[in-house]
Amino acid sequence: MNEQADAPVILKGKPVADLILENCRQRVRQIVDATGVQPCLATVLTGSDPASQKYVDRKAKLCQDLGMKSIKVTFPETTTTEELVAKTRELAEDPAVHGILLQHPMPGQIDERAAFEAIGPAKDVDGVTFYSFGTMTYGLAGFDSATPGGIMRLIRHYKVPVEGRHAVVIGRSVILGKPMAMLLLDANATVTICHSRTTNLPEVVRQADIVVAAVGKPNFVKGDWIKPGAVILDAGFNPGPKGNVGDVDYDDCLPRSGMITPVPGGVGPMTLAVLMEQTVTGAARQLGVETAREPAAV
Ligand SMILES: Nc1nc2c(c(=O)[nH]1)N[C@@H](CN(C=O)c1ccc(C(=O)N[C@@H](CCC(=O)O)C(=O)O)cc1)CN2
Repeated sequence: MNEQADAPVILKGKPVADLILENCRQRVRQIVDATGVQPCLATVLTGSDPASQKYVDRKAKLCQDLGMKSIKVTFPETTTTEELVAKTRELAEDPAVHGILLQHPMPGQIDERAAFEAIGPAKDVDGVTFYSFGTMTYGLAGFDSATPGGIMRLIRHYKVPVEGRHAVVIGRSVILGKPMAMLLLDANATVTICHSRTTNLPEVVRQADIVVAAVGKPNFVKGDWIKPGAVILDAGFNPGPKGNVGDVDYDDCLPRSGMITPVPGGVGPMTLAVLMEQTVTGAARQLGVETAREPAAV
């Protein structure tokens, strides 16, 4: 008898993100045809972190590719919370702007919560406000936190079984771990959230059918923490000596996994696709245009 386990399924994000983005392109065309207005995303970068600069540039490029507009606001490292909040409110009141993204992380002196709340619910296409956390938690229409929302879309696309499964989320940040746990809970998983004070982390992770790594530490999750056949979703993206790596030690975990996201090419492209999709949705709502989300990418 052949006792060999099936080869792990690699959960590639790029093809799923491309489906979502193609649908965005069509919806942008519908909005422009109906109103003459291009959906517009405003990005706000505070400080000079090279990775963050790269991400906001990539968002502007994606807007351009999809026929959308973008506005890029940059603030120096020394910016105060008051200055950032004032500019964010101005963008929130500007009818030509349909979505606002404040690039994270922000310099230490900034009260990130005050800055995020200045976006307001209508333009919170990155899903970072209290309001969006509420809609996510209650499974109501709203904007998902972009990366967790992207992970849920991957899960649906690849038909990863979630209901009744034990999901362990490693990390409790406001833009990753906490919203991820809420979305999995809403999908009827049994959810455990682990963090820096969890004393028996490998032991808890070994009980997981689904592992989400959102801890911000390169190659942190090891193969012997993984229950054979578990689904591993890596939300990490860390610069390393040989290029960027995730929070999961991919080579170590791959042989034990049933399904696994690569880094790069897994969760990252999904984050951007969901951000763009939610910007289009925000524009459609604000401009009173009905546009349909294609079921193809789920
Ligand atoms: N306000 C926010 N800030 C940050 C978020 C966020 O969702 N909202 N997430 C990350 C950074 N980020 C988007 O802002 C992001 C990071 C990486 C990628 C991505 O597509 N990565 C690619 C590889 C890219 C490369 O090689 O350079 C991949 O994984 O395939 C997208 C978005 C922190 N801040």
